[in-house]
Amino acid sequence: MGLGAKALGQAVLELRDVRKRFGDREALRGVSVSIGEGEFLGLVGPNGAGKTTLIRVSLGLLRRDSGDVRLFGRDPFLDPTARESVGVIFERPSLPATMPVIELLRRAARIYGVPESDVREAVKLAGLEGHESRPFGQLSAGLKQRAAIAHALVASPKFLVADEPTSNLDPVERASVLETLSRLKKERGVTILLSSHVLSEVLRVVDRIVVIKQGSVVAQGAPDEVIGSIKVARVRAPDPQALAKALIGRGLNAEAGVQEVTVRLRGPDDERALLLALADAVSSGIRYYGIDLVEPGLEELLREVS
Ligand SMILES: Nc1ncnc2c1ncn2[C@@H]1O[C@H](COP(=O)(O)OP(=O)(O)OP(=O)(O)O)[C@@H](O)[C@H]1O
Repeated sequence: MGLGAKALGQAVLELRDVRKRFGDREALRGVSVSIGEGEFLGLVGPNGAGKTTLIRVSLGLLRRDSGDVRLFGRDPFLDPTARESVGVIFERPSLPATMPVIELLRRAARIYGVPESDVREAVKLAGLEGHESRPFGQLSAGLKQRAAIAHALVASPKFLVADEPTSNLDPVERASVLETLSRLKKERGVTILLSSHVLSEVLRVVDRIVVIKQGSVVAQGAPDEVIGSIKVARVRAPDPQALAKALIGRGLNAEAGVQEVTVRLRGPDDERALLLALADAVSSGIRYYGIDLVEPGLEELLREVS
């Protein structure tokens, strides 16, 4: 066992055939993933897919059953110094609630022996200006997450691991946290691993995406490669059940929602078939308001790749 140094290349993190079991539950079933220097990788999967387990094993916080893990070329479980250049952001950041953010950051700066100018830089990069003097506990969930990012940044990490950092946030806050991560990659060249169960938000910011389901990688590649061939149409209709039935009757893969019918299009033939089926539906009295072509969600992607 063991990875030769030659095989590692410039990977910041490399997992090969990693397995992890909790009792009779296999959380990771032979996962191989690598992240190159400066890369922004999205790890996407539904709840319970194994994202957190993969992250904990990658950081050496959890012992794998088999397979190889190298973080900056070292086994993080045997050699915790491999984590020295890694910043970690969790779903619910926990920092002392009563301490003003700026004091938290200064305290971290003293620990890491970095100058005050780095604290100001971290505040700026995390978009925290104007909120620095507020106690951490009084910040909104989104600002708390950005304070956690600033806190991690004070140590100048080369690799930032963010485990579902947006899952607790509203859409505006989600966008601002993702924007912050994106800026870190572009302006600082930080390598980033972002896990999420929301495919659409990850697609917008990452270079590459790894899709995980029940402990196995089911797809990986650039966002376009992974979702390129999957098209989804949402047809808004007053009676989605009736419309879905008519479309299914024409061989389409349609599913009724509350206000719309979701149709998975498997190619240009399906697109033509949808338009013809809608025309037929209208002539038999089933109405629709409009069609939107949308990005596939995680569910649609998983149906396609598993
Ligand atoms: N300490 C543990 N003991 C027992 N089972 C565990 C433990 N940690 C995780 N599991 C199980 O392993 C599987 C993967 O869990 P994991 O937390 O890695 O998934 P996840 O993709 O991060 O999910 P979520 O989005 O819900 O956090 C799940 O079935 C979970 O119940």
